[in-house]
Amino acid sequence: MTFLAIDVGNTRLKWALYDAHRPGAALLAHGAEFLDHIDRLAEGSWAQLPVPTKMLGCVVAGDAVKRRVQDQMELWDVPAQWVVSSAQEAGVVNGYDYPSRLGSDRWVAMIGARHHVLAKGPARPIVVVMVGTAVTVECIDTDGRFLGGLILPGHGIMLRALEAGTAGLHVPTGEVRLFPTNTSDALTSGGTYAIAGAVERMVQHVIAHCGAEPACVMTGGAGWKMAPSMTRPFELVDNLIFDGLLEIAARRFG
Ligand SMILES: Nc1ncnc2c1ncn2[C@@H]1O[C@H](COP(=O)(O)OP(=O)(O)O)[C@@H](O)[C@H]1O
Ligand SMILES: CC(C)(COP(=O)(O)O)[C@@H](O)C(=O)NCCC(=O)O
Ligand SMILES: [K+]
Repeated sequence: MTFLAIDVGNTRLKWALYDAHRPGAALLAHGAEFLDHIDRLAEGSWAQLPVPTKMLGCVVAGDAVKRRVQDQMELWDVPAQWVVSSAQEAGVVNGYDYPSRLGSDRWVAMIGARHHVLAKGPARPIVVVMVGTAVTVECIDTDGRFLGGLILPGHGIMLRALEAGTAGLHVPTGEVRLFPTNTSDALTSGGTYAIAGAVERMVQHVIAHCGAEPACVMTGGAGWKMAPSMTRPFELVDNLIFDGLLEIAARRFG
């Protein structure tokens, strides 16, 4: 019984092969490809993999990209199954106005985060930050209800927007500084603290609304860059989406 988990974001496809479709399954292999390179997966890193018996994924990069991934999966017989955000799944209740419009990566990461926190102790509110192409900042209350979340541009998009909208901001990446004294550092620090500040606001909203300190978890390809600049301790978990996919798969596939 092998299980392939796939997370297709707007920048990269991340995949992981496990020996079973349940939480705590052993990781057999994993990888990540920029979307430009996914058409070589079947002849590249997937060619020598043990054949997956089940697959579950989430994709927010659009239907054309989804089809390209499914083309690569023709290497095996396994049907492609993609999570669609729903009103409730795996112990999390979706408070979005239109639950199915919530990005499935956000939904799956929240399910992963909820079980990650429950595995460590009693239920408590959670702030889930995902730093990818975009940045999302979600709140789950003590009962496992997703109350709502923020969407911000990620670092790269912020910088490209500033470059495109101004004449004088074409500079290399800088360092995060408390008091930036050159353009590169000013841009890098501005983006980093924009994200950290938004997250801090969400944490304050959660404390005011739920009356308890939230568990703060962070994930996503650029999470490690943000972690040192947060105003509060954040636990960096690099596979929250895979954890969520394992939770969902265990319930769906039995
Ligand atoms: N080694 C890396 N490879 C690719 N992207 C990286 C890497 N380290 C950091 N990043 C950053 O992470 C972001 C992509 O993260 P990822 O979680 O893959 O995004 P998405 O899920 O939106 O595709 C990019 O904006 C990039 O700047
Ligand atoms: C917010 C997102 C763009 C994040 O994408 P990512 O950074 O992971 O590539 C994605 O979750 C999405 O397209 N969501 C749909 C809209 C919503 O969640 O409200
Ligand atoms: K993502």
